[in-house]
Amino acid sequence: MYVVVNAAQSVDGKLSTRRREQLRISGEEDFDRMDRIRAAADAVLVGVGTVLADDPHLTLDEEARRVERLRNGRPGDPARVVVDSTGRTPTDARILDDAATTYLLVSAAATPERREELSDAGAEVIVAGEERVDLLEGTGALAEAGVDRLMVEGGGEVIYSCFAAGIVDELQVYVGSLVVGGRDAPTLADGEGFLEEFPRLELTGTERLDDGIVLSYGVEGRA
Ligand SMILES: NC(=O)c1ccc[n+]([C@@H]2O[C@H](COP(=O)([O-])OP(=O)(O)OC[C@H]3O[C@@H](n4cnc5c(N)ncnc54)[C@H](O)[C@@H]3O)[C@@H](O)[C@H]2O)c1
Ligand SMILES: Nc1nc(=O)c(N)c(NC[C@H](O)[C@H](O)[C@H](O)COP(=O)(O)O)[nH]1
Repeated sequence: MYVVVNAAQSVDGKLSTRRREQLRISGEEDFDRMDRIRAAADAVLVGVGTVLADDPHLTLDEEARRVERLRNGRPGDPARVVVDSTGRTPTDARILDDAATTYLLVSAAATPERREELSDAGAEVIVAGEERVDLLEGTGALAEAGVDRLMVEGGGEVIYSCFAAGIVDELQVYVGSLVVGGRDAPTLADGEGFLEEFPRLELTGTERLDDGIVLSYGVEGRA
C-alpha cells in the first residue's frame, strides 16, 4: 500500500487553533490540489479527533469527481476511514452517510454494543489492536479490502502515529501565510514525539499556491 499524508499548516506548524476548531489555512487552489490527491486515492483517512472537531465529509467536489476519478478509471468517491479506538464517531456524523463506503478502525476497547451501533449506522467496522488502534494491522486489513493507495488527512495525532508505524511514503504540506501560535494547538505531528530514529525526508518539490507554498517530500527508506 502507498500512503500519502497531506495537511495544511501555519508558518509555525499548527493545523488549527488551541480550541481545535476547524481553521481554514488553504485557499481555493490548495483545496483543489487536496481534491486531486483524494481523487487519486482508494481511501481517505482521518482520526476521530478530526471527525469530532470538523465533522468532515471527505468526498470529492464535482470537478475532481468528474475529471480525476474518471481518468483513473474509478468513478465515484474514495472510501473514508476513521481511526477511532473506542468508537466515539457520532452515529449522525457526516462521514457515515451513504456517499461512500466508510471503514471505522476500532480497537478491542470498543464494546461489542458500540461496534454494532456503528455498523447499524452504516460503517464497516474493523478491529485492529488492543487499547489503541494498531495502524499496521488496520492498514493491512484495508489493503485486503482493496485499498492500494491511502491518503491521510490528519490530524496531528494520527499523522505522528503513521510516521511511528513506518507506513508513510510521501508527505505534502501546504504552508499558509499566517501565525497561529499556542503550545496546545495541534501540529503536523503530535503524539509522544521521536527521541531517535527520526523519519528523514527527501524534498521532492516546492510550489507556490494561493498565498502559500506546497512542500512535497518522499520518506527515506521507503522504496
Ligand atoms: N490543517 C489540516 O490540514 C488539518 C487536517 C486534519 C485535521 N486538522 C485539525 O486537527 C485537529 C484534530 O487533530 P487531533 O490531533 O486532535 O486528532 P486526530 O484527528 O489525529 O485523531 C486522534 C485521535 O484518534 C484516536 N486514535 C486511535 N488510535 C490512534 C493511533 N494509533 N494514533 C493516533 N490516534 C489514535 C485517539 O482518540 C486520538 O485522540 C482538529 O482541530 C482539526 O481541525 C487540521
Ligand atoms: N488541506 C486542508 N486545508 C485546510 O485549511 C484545512 N482546514 C484542512 N482540514 C482537513 C480536515 O480533514 C477537514 O476536516 C477536511 O478538509 C474537511 O473535508 P470536507 O470538506 O468536509 O470533505 N485541510
